[in-house]
Amino acid sequence: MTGLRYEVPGRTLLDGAALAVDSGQSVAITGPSGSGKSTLLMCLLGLIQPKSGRIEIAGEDITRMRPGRLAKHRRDSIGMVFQFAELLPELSPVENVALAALLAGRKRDEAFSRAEELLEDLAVAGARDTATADLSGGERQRVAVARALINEPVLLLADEPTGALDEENRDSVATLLFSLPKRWNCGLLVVTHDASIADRADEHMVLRQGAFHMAEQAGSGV
Ligand SMILES: Nc1ncnc2c1ncn2[C@@H]1O[C@H](COP(=O)(O)OP(=O)(O)OP(=O)(O)O)[C@@H](O)[C@H]1O
Repeated sequence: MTGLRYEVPGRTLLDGAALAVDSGQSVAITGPSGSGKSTLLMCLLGLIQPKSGRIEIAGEDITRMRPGRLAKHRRDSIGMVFQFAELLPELSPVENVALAALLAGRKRDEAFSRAEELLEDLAVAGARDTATADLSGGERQRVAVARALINEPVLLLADEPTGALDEENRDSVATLLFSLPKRWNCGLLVVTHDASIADRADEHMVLRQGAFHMAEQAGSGV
């Protein structure tokens, strides 16, 4: 993204912000509460439109796209992991993951077999016959990661992905997340309040006064 500008009444939240996330690379963003991190994610998802600037995802500027094309581009190019997984609790993990592929237009057999493979790879037990609601918090985040990966996105976005987890699960989910860019040749952008998680990224940037600054040391971003 370059020259990103976003205003709310009385305040400029993004003031010419620029950032690149290459394939195979992870970038973490921290910043004070209210600095605009969620707003930035919403711009990247195309849910709100910046006043000016470019957001190039998979080589295309999404700020100029029509809604239908944008929705398809988002499904094909972006995977998203939320703080609370946001899965359908009564479905099995396989069904949750396959659903994302079905919505992207894949055939049923392919969607389900791919979902099963991914969940096995991410060590989620009982993927076929357990309700997702019955999984632990860490397992649910692994399912959310599988769902984000199933359409082979070029960009993975994660919003406080470890914020709802205990220490042990926090560490294992962070290890999983930061292994993804190299394994899947995608970019990973993580928004977090946790500087120890952010410091594990290839680059740790702090959003302050509408622009990105390199974090100087552990803890400097919070
Ligand atoms: N549409 C809007 N109208 C008015 N104010 C808004 C609007 N959208 C966002 N804001 C304000 O902009 C600021 C930035 O919000 P945002 O949620 O992006 O911050 P954040 O960095 O994600 O904060 P936190 O770390 O607390 O989650 C907040 O003060 C919010 O109230």
